[in-house]
Amino acid sequence: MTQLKDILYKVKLLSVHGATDIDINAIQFDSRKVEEGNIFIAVRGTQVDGHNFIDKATASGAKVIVCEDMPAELNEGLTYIQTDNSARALGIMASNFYGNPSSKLKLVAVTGTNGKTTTVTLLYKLFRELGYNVGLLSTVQNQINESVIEATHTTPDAIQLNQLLHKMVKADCTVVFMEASSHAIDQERMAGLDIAGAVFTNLSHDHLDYHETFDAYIKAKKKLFDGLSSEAFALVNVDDKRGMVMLQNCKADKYTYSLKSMANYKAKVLTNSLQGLELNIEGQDVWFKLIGYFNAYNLLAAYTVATLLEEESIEVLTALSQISLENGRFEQVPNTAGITAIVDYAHTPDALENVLKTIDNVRTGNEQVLTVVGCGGNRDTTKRPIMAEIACKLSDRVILTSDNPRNEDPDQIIADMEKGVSVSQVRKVTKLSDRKEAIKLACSFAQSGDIILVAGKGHETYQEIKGVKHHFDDKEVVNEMLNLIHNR
Ligand SMILES: CC(=O)N[C@H]1[C@@H](OP(=O)(O)OP(=O)(O)OC[C@H]2O[C@@H](n3ccc(=O)[nH]c3=O)[C@H](O)[C@@H]2O)O[C@H](CO)[C@@H](O)[C@@H]1O[C@H](C)C(=O)N[C@@H](C)C(=O)N[C@H](CCC(=O)O)C(=O)O
Ligand SMILES: Nc1ncnc2c1ncn2[C@@H]1O[C@H](COP(=O)(O)OP(=O)(O)OP(=O)(O)O)[C@@H](O)[C@H]1O
Ligand SMILES: N[C@H](CCC[C@H](N)C(=O)O)C(=O)O
Ligand SMILES: [Mg+2]
Repeated sequence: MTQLKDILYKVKLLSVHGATDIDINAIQFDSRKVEEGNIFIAVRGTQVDGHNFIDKATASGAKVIVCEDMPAELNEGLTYIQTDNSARALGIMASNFYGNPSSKLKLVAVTGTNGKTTTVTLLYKLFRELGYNVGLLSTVQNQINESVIEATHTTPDAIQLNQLLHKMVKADCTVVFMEASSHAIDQERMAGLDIAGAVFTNLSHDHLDYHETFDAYIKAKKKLFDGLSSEAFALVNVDDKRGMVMLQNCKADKYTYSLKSMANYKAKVLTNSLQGLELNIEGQDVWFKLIGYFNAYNLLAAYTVATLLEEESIEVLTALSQISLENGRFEQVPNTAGITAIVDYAHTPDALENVLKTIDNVRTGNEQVLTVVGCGGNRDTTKRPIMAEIACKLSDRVILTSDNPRNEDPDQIIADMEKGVSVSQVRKVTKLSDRKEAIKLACSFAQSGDIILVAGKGHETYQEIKGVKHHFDDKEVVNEMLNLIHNR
């Protein structure tokens, strides 16, 4: 039990009706989860307004209502708190309720369009290797040391987030690496957290369905840096033109990293092949198991964070060089057919271009590159033609297929993608909405030496169609189809 007045610490209070020296057993922002004695926080969402559910929450036993607009009639015996931003209040209250777990460990948040999962996972593995108890909050999964907790979002909601951080404190974790999605920052899921350091990887086209303008998307990312304290560090990739923007008005200690320009931390790519990356980092030549130019950025970011957390450079490089990530990011599916089959989570134009350019850099030119790609339904529609255009520009054959259609018609999504295919490229393209059939077709087109890229779903083990998640695993299907076709 915690007292309401303690939970309200640092929340901006516009007005208070009722007692605040009362015990609280839980915080809820979903009326459907409210039980006797809970606080209900009414948040304005993208679909509905939580204020519409205040009566329902009260009927389910809520003792305290936190809202932006006071209800016309107030119930006797209940406490009503009016605040200017309920979502922000939710973050701060969740943090207070769980004893401000983020202040009891070092929490490093990574934001940017691409590379968040890779960077935090590298950091998680690196710090495990260095002997620490470590927490991880990522798109693929959450982890408290070796125990895995399923992730439903890239960044959990404020309550789950603080609940997980609290568990991490109890497991003696001293460092936690988390992804900060632009949705989470915009929705204040991270309000009230004590962040030891924030990293900006890059910014490119994505999520314009949600943020509407690129400017709003940049501002969402920048908000993470604007909120850092003077004790924190801010680390940005200055090869991205928005890198320096993140540091404007930022109170934290500022650091930069780069592969191409002047920066506090620099690396140079010496070798980039399907066997790995050789980088020169601060005068040391080191081989890494990760593949692709873009991974040089993720490795450098992880190295720099570790250095800023005062780890020994040599130990960090030695441990990082041993790490491989089997998480659907440029992951090769082993086979005996002599085909290089790559599964990658590239689901944005920039990521797709990076992956295909990486393939372009390591290929000999005598083989075919076959790309299977789709775009998610109920997500940014403007990226669809761009992704098809990139796939065609950098592949010899392209099969346009479904990703997670969600509630959209898969053929309509493919038709949107097709608008990016120029007349001269049409001959390369096949449309096949059944993703399994599309992968099968790519495997049957492929000869020994060829390269297949299956993009968009990476680690996902489902395909979401009309609200139902059906089991689907790109790696599994590629493996099955290569065996079926080439081991006959
Ligand atoms: C678009 C979006 O981000 N939506 C998130 C948001 O929900 P919302 O604003 O749509 O909520 P809403 O349905 O309008 O409801 C408003 C309020 O009324 C409440 N309510 C609603 C109904 C009811 O009966 N009673 C009730 O109290 C709701 O609990 C909520 O508090 O807040 C919810 C709670 O935190 C999230 O679960 C939900 O994520 C949805 C499921 C989602 O798909 N989000 C994706 C887009 C997302 O967040 N992705 C990013 C990663 C993106 C990336 O970088 O790739 C992520 O961090 O995962
Ligand atoms: N530093 C990078 N720069 C550009 N592209 C990258 C970078 N790192 C990874 N990618 C590409 O982006 C894809 C997604 O990588 P990752 O999962 O690490 O990003 P993310 O930021 O976590 O994405 P999400 O928004 O889905 O959480 C990878 O499969 C790869 O194709
Ligand atoms: N976190 C991202 C993942 C997209 C992955 C892709 N497979 C899709 O379904 O569009 C999102 O929710 O937009
Ligand atoms: Mg991620």
